[in-house]
Amino acid sequence: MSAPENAAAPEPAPAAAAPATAVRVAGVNKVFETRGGLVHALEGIDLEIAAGEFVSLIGPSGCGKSTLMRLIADLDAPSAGTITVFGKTPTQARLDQEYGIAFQQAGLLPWRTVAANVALPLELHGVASAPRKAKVEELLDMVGLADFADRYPDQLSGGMQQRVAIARSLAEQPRLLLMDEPFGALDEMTREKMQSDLVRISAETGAAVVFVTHSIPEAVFLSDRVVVMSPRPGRIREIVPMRLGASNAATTDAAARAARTDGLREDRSFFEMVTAVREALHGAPVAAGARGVETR
Ligand SMILES: Nc1ncnc2c1ncn2[C@@H]1O[C@H](COP(=O)(O)OP(=O)(O)OP(=O)(O)O)[C@@H](O)[C@H]1O
Repeated sequence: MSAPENAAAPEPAPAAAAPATAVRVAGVNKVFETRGGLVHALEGIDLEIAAGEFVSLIGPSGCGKSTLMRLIADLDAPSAGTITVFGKTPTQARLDQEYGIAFQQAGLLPWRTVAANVALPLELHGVASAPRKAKVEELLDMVGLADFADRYPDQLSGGMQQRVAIARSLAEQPRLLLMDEPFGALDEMTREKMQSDLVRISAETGAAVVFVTHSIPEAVFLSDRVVVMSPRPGRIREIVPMRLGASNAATTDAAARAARTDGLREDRSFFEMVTAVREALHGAPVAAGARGVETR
């Protein structure tokens, strides 16, 4: 970070309070120009994701989930509207390493060991060897792969590879994780294990998560809120707050979310939430009072 140009005051400015909003999407449209004509991928998207909040995007294939994710990640630009990440433009947020990315393909480098893959972002940003090693150890411990540091990606199962990718996305302690179907290629048992791990990890790190999935139970288990999108042009159809567990209260803080255990998958509230999201997806009316479905 460079020093301010007229640095008259010797004292550094006090750190600004952490913004309460991780992602703000306002009036976003995205139109692709293709040889076949214009493709209206997203239209009128307004969405605010609080710091530390876990939000899933769900909707039919082609409704623009990945496009929205790519806009937040500064991999593409909106045709209209604005996006901020912790109050910054997506480009600035990317430069400041405000977010980590984990997509469906784990995207590990096959010639690097597990530890070296996790270390890569730290290496690229010039973190010295000793703190880098310590951080990699801590991350591998967090994802349960401490004993696999010296293995190579092709010696690991798909679930383990995904955990390496998650560890890598957390390397720079981002306040935001962008995850596009990270568990899409996993078998059901591994997937449920990874979901439980992610609930724990997101609570431990306090990171906000934007998570794209096709699985309603996965979205319900993980999220504070589920954003249900409609087919092209992709719009937000409903935002369903998750009310899970005995109290049936909306769980909006990470600590409450961390209390989610596998038993919850058998809970009545879980099935109610699955039904609420399913009805929102299919456009059927939901008994709003009973399920607390936010409608947009
Ligand atoms: N680079 C691009 N050029 C042209 N059209 C694109 C491009 N990227 C996405 N699209 C189109 O925009 C629409 C939204 O695509 P997107 O991949 O965001 O949907 P999705 O909801 O993530 O789909 P899926 O669930 O199948 O992954 C689709 O019609 C897609 O064909």
